[in-house]
Amino acid sequence: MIDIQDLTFSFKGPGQAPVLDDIHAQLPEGHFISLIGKSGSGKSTLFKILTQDLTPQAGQVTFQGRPLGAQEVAYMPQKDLLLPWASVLDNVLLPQKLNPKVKVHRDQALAWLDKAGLAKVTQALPQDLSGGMRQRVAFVRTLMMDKPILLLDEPFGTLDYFTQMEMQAWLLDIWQDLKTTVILITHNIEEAVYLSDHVMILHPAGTTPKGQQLDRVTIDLDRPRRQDMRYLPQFVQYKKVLEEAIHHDL
Ligand SMILES: Nc1ncnc2c1ncn2[C@@H]1O[C@H](COP(=O)(O)OP(=O)(O)OP(=O)(O)O)[C@@H](O)[C@H]1O
Repeated sequence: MIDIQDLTFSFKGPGQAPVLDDIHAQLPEGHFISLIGKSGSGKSTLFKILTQDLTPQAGQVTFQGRPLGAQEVAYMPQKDLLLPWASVLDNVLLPQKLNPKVKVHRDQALAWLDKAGLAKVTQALPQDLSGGMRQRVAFVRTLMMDKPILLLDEPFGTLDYFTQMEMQAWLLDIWQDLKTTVILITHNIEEAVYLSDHVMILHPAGTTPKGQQLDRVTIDLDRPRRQDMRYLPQFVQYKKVLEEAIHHDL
């Protein structure tokens, strides 16, 4: 379990109000969790605390009962940040080259690239790929870091609607085999419902008198998920509940 305990964070500077104000949540391991919330509510700040890029002024995050360490977290940013001069395969092997302790090797990389529909482009340069393909390469590279927790920061935000749907199905297909803990920041509520076991809603700090709320909605839809589930009354109801929760903060 990832246990977020009474976490408070403010950026330094005079008069800075807390971005995260005494938030707490328990995130079960091996689940797919989405994090949604109004722009500026602190989602990326929370990710930066999970990756240890920022240190909270109070509270802590534990994983399996011990303080969460950077070695347990792989982060995929919104921009793919692929090396333009390196082939797809070399980009994917980068975590292993940078850190010999990474135990995932070339054969596994090739297997994941194959599963990602990229077997024919392993020697191509990033500039020759579509946006969706580049994101898949970046995701496989994140998997190569071999961490129990994957943090995905709006990975499909810049893609068109149909490519997003394709990528969501693909992501679930890969995740079903791995069952690592995924936390995904998204602004796309339909994407959050389609992918997730739980959707966390981060309300902006200062909207309630006592602390900041990080609410959870559990998505009780069968797995494997199917595209036609998007039209189920239950699915539409989840979207409505989540949209209303965000509208409340606008
Ligand atoms: N380096 C910084 N210094 C000061 N304030 C910052 C800094 N980075 C972010 N903030 C502020 O902290 C608040 C939370 O930002 P954050 O990026 O975590 O929100 P978010 O929920 O991820 O937003 P979005 O959905 O727009 O990406 C915002 O008010 C933002 O302006």
